[in-house]
Amino acid sequence: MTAAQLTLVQIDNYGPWTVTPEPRREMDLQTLQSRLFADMAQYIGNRGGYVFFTRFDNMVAVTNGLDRRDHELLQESVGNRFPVTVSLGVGVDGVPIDALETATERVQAAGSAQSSDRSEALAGEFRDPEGADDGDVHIAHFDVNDATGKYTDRLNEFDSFINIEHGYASLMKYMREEHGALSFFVGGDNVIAVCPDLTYDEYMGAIDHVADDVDVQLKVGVGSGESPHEAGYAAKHALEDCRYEGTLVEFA
Ligand SMILES: Nc1nc2c(ncn2[C@@H]2O[C@H](COP(=O)(O)OP(=O)(O)OP(=O)(O)O)[C@@H](O)[C@H]2O)c(=O)[nH]1
Repeated sequence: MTAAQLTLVQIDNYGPWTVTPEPRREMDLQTLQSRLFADMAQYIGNRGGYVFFTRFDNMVAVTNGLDRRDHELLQESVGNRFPVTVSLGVGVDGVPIDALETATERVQAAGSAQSSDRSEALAGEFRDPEGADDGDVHIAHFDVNDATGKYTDRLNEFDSFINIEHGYASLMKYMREEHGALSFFVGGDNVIAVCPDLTYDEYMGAIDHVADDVDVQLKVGVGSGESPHEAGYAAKHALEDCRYEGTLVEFA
């Protein structure tokens, strides 16, 4: 049985903190948020996981391979080095959105995002690597065809950004609604999705939908592995196969 372990990372009581005792300089907040994300990426990435910045005050991580102790240490390390703390909720399911839903409910049950009573909550179940749910996690790496030729070398950065964001918005919604998959923009023209076990036709369906919906042409490499890193790395190789073969969907 394949299962993704999803962790919701939520900064504790961040809204009030950003305006106490008065509104803080925006670029200081941006610096804090991007440094916190960078540290998450390093900590979780070094253990084979993936993390996505989503809204920065909330981040979503794929943490297959990280146990409760790893999560506790992450909280301790953030609390020691940043002026904010983080709460973590963890859920496990073959359908990523269901794992995230469970993870989220656990954080919400510990208190509001804007409650000074909630600090460093850690709630959840962890995948048992020896147990029945020790299957692979599936990662799909989507990329816009010839983004450089169509956008980057022709349009100003803002109009390029609008085109890429349209493709992202259309894809993320389709993958979430049709398959319970979670797709995240990761920079450039790239979107990484954590997915259930999907077929070639289902990936082709997503690509066709985005092309029809917003006229953005995608291709995708799909990988599976014990850890998000292994799955995602295989997906990158599959994407290279798309480039080499001129195809739109390749499995590693
Ligand atoms: N996060 C991330 N960004 C990447 C990756 N590969 C490329 N990019 C970004 O995507 C941008 C466009 O690169 P490509 O996708 O290779 O270029 P392209 O013009 O779309 O060409 P083709 O994909 O070959 O059609 C680069 O400037 C990078 O910002 C990757 O593996 N991860």
